[in-house]
Amino acid sequence: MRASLLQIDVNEGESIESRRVRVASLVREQSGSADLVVLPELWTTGAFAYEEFASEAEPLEGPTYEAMAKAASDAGVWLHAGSIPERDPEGPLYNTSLVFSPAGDLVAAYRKIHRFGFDKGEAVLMGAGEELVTVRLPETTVGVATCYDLRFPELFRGLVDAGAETFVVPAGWPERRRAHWTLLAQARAVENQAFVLACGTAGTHAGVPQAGHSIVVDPWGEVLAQAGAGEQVLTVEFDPGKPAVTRDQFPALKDRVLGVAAPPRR
Ligand SMILES: O=C(O)CCC(=O)C(=O)O
Repeated sequence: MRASLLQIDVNEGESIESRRVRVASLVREQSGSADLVVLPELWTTGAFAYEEFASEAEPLEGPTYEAMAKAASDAGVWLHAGSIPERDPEGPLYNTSLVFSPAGDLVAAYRKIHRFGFDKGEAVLMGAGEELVTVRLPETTVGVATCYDLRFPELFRGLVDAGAETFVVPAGWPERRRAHWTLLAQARAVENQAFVLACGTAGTHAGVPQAGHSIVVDPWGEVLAQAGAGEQVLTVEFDPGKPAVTRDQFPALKDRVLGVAAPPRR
């Protein structure tokens, strides 16, 4: 199976409409060289462009949905189109990832569960998702997570319990914590014996330099490929049967002990 991670440069020098057209064309260019294409988190506005979230939020089936559904079907690829600031007509904004089939049908939407920013930014401007999401592709079951979710191992264990063998993680991770990005991607892969395909943004937006360094890690924790800092298409071939083989040969997941009582808090 081949995947292309499109590490998009997000900066204020390019309008959202131009970026949408450019990204759709980059997706089309992957036709024939990738089965699965992955985009970053909030690549229209940028993950730290808090002031843009409300004005640029879209309904689920808005302009980014339309452009990405068409790009997926034109290219004939599975497309994890990263995330959009979604405006729910009856609720708050959400940081929502969209996954399309090669026919251009929406097969999953995931609202980010862990919002970043503590008491500001996304954490106060957006609502929290409440549901884990997996998608069955012909060769693997994908579990989806977004950026800050990478710090919460219980979310990934929940996805494993739901059958995930490959995690796809769009992000807008800042350069300042790049070491955590690589370390956490490897940790989530090793502890769950799963592939991690984590796609970040490049460039600087809202004054926050982005880490880039999108990464693909195999179920043994080996880094199969890693991008540099700038805009880049990272294409990697991987064996979707490897999680099952790894789980069979080194069956640590079977040794989980659930429900251990905690001692009283001191
Ligand atoms: O956890 C981090 O260090 C970065 C998270 C983040 O930037 C995000 O979720 O948008």
